[in-house]
Amino acid sequence: MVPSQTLLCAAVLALAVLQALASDTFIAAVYEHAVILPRTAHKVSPDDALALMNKNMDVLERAIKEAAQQGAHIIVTPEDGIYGWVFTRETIYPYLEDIPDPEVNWIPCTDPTRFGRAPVQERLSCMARNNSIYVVANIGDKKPCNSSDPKCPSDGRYQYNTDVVFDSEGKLVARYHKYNLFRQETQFNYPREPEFVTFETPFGKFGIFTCFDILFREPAVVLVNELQVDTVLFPTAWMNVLPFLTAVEFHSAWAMGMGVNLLSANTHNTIMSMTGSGLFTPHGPSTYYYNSKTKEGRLLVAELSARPRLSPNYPPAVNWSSYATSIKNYSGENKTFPGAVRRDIFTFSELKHKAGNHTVCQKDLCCHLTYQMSNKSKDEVYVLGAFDGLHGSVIKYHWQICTLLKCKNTDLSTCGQPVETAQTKFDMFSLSGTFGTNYVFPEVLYSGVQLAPGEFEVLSDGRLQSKNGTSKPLLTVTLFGRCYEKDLPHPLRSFLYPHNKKRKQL
Ligand SMILES: CC(C)(CO)[C@@H](O)C(=O)NCCC(=O)NCCS
Repeated sequence: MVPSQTLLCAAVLALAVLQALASDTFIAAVYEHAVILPRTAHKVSPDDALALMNKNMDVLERAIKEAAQQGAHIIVTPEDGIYGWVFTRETIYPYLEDIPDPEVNWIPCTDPTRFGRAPVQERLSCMARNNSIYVVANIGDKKPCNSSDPKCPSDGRYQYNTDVVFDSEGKLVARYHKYNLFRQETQFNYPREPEFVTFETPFGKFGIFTCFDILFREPAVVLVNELQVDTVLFPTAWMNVLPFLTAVEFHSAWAMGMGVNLLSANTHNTIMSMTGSGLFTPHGPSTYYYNSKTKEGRLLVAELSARPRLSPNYPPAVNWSSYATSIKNYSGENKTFPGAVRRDIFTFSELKHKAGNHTVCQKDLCCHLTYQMSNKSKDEVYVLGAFDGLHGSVIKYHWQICTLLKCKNTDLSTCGQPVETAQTKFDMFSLSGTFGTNYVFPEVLYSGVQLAPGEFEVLSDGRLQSKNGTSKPLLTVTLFGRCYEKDLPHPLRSFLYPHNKKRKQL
């Protein structure tokens, strides 16, 4: 090589190195795992339990190696991804390990017996260490207790649904006990207090929570607003529910509404309607996966900003009710009618024309819509809907929702039922509402349960609007608001731990 060429090479290299340092990004991976379930509902031996967990970890190991080869710094695997979810307290026991507090500074891979038998933690730690990648997994923690603790369960132990994080040297750096258990998780105990688990890395500050946690204030909102994490790690076993709570739809909206990255790894089980994972950013999905047809898992890898909160003008200070409270209600020759979205009774108004302005109200919430359809088909009916009230049968939590959605068929009584396909594209939509909360999650879902990256925006006055029309037919456009301070106390939790009633207002 002649000297000038050498110089040029050096300059190009130096530039590349500088760029890598300055760009402040990292490579993240999530693996949607089709978990291999136990073959029996009976209690098995610890060896049989480990054999099943090893089968699942064989699959996870291939994904971890592949992610590391693609340069990933961190990989998230799903909730219940190592043993499934069909258990009682008794039958899950052989799958559990005592997981120590990370402050003990433990690398299970190099010191596997320091805290007793821990083959799962050892293997996860080695996968992280051998591939130089952070590994996030969900396993079960057991903590023995006795009658000196009046809350100790009669079988002498607490059992927790637990996320663990091993750093790229295999050290246990985070342990999180799921706070908002879902209905059938009777194999696990509620932790007494919510845990706010974070850790620092060269590529940002991380927080972690699990599945159903995402719908509540503690710990999810506290991690973002008070502890200021950049990226949330989110193992989940999410059962898709249209029109508002399909995994990729709600999880991408939460990342946008909260202004953080969300690394969401869902379990893949089409019989249970579990599919939909993604790398979600404040600006929309970087990459995502939804497939209700195959039985296969899927690895997703993408480069993300390490400090998304600091990127130019983001998160924008959105006042979610500013526009909606500044205008008059669009005049009402439009009839409204009640309709059920599962058990919630919405107020709907049909969009009878190809274009127009509509307002519907329920209690304190008025929703305004301006829209133009590309074509008005006789076979499809769209409505604007409003809901302001408590949702849920056991746990009651407050929703405020403005939604434009497609009805299942032309019979208005089907509005709010799940629909997966549509034919109508929109040239424009603009949706806003008089929300009484700052926690509003903007959702846009297209035909085939597809997201709309880059095709819509939220203005600082709270309008959710299309940029250049929709590239695919529309299922729903929704502003999903949560009024955490109006949630009722958790019935089970305040029964088990009565002091929690008092600490509701944090
Ligand atoms: C979407 C939602 C909330 C509607 O009620 C519900 O379908 C859902 O997936 N909830 C979270 C599930 C969960 O925590 N799974 C772990 C144990 S199986």
